Amino acid sequence: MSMEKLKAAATKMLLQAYAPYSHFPVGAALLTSEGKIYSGCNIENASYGLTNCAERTAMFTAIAAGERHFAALLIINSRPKIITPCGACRQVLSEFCPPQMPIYLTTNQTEQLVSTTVADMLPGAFAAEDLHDD
Ligand SMILES: O=c1ccn([C@H]2C[C@H](O)[C@@H](CO)O2)c(=O)[nH]1
Ligand SMILES: [Zn+2]
Repeated sequence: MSMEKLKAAATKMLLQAYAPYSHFPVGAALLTSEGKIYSGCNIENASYGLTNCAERTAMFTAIAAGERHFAALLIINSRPKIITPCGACRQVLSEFCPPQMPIYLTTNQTEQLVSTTVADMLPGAFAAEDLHDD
């Protein structure tokens, strides 16, 4: 099942996370429409605001590899409580993913898995068509 493969790929990323400031590792795994998986971790910076979240790392890695069509995203953290993507990531995801694309949220402390969608995460997203009058 692709969900389990996504979880395994995202879980590996918890070990790659660079989170010396927050001590809050996050992993993400992005499934393309053709079944490939791109994963990412959070990458913090001494200038805290420059931090790149795990889901944006996964997305930008996939885009840089030439991918444009996505089917699912899974985000995992290593604390007991499930987290949701920050506002910046919601906007980035809405640029590239279909509105109804599933986003799975989980942690490596529980079997609990929450399922949401790109549109549910950011209703009324600013989008490319908003740049034009017609
Ligand atoms: O969905 C999220 C939420 C937070 N973080 C990271 C950013 C920062 O490194 C740490 C604490 O905010 O968690 C992610 O990577 N993804
Ligand atoms: Zn984010």
